Amino acid sequence: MDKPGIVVAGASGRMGQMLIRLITEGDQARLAGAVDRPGSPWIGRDVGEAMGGAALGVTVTDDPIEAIAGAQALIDFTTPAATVALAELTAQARAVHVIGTTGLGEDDLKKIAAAARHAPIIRAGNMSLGVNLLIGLTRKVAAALGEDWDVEVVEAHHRHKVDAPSGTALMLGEAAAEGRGKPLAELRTHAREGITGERVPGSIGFAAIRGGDVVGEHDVIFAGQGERVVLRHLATDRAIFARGAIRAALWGQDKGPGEYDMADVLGLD
Ligand SMILES: NC(=O)C1=CN([C@@H]2O[C@H](COP(=O)(O)OP(=O)(O)OC[C@H]3O[C@@H](n4cnc5c(N)ncnc54)[C@H](O)[C@@H]3O)[C@@H](O)[C@H]2O)C=CC1
Ligand SMILES: O=C(O)C1=N[C@H](C(=O)O)C[C@H](O)C1
Repeated sequence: MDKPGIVVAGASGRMGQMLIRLITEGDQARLAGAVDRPGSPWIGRDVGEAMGGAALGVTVTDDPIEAIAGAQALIDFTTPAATVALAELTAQARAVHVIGTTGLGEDDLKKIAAAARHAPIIRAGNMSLGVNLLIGLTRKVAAALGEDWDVEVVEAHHRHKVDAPSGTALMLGEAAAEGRGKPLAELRTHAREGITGERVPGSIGFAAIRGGDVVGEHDVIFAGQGERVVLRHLATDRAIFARGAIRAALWGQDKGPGEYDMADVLGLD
């Protein structure tokens, strides 16, 4: 049987280039297309040459419909607006849509849920094995330690990141809130400044650092009286996210319509 064909959306981006490299170097899938935003200088060029290497025989297009026709999956690390539009197209094509894009709002998530009625969508704010293990640990530690242990999620990323808190920080915060048996919306507190008053008991705080080329660092701090427990994940190579996304695209091949996450792909929980 032919290898599944994967289209990469956001081909010129940090994650897009990593995905193209890993798909073409590996033997589990074939690169079926490369999509970028209208106006990108990469449109019309061979994607391998645009990346500074040998030709790969795939021309970058700004027409996702053309790219998805004849492919089995689309991996998407782009922007919220692009992701919502792509979800409608993959649903029409009945192709697996792997979404790594973060910063999605409530309306975006509703549109993605509607698209998932027609085809499988696998979405995670972090596709790495390590972070997805840490999510389960965070849920357990939050449940085991009482509300007198304050929870703070601290994340650091490169200077180009446009959304905060990171998708990973939100997933970790949600896991801590689940451990406490409450929705995150009730508990979350964002960056503090000025006379904030004392910490609200039971709340979950978020803080974001941006600078340099940091790939992604996350700490979940449980601060008690006289002691702290810190759960930490350090990403040093974007390949961890790309490998997870490719694994998700392959896993989704025999799945029916619906919304899935990396815990489903990795068999965690
Ligand atoms: N879930 C995960 O494991 C990870 C998620 N991310 C998320 O992925 C997203 C992208 O991250 P980066 O690659 O660092 O950003 P980037 O800015 O380097 O790449 C984004 C790409 O999307 C393209 N794009 C924009 N609009 C488009 C459209 N309409 N159609 C097709 N392509 C379009 C841009 O031209 C660019 O090539 C961010 O939301 C980031 O937070 C990043 C790393 C891991
Ligand atoms: O923008 C990034 O780079 C990353 N984004 C994801 C997030 O928002 O958590 C995952 C990873 O931390 C890198």
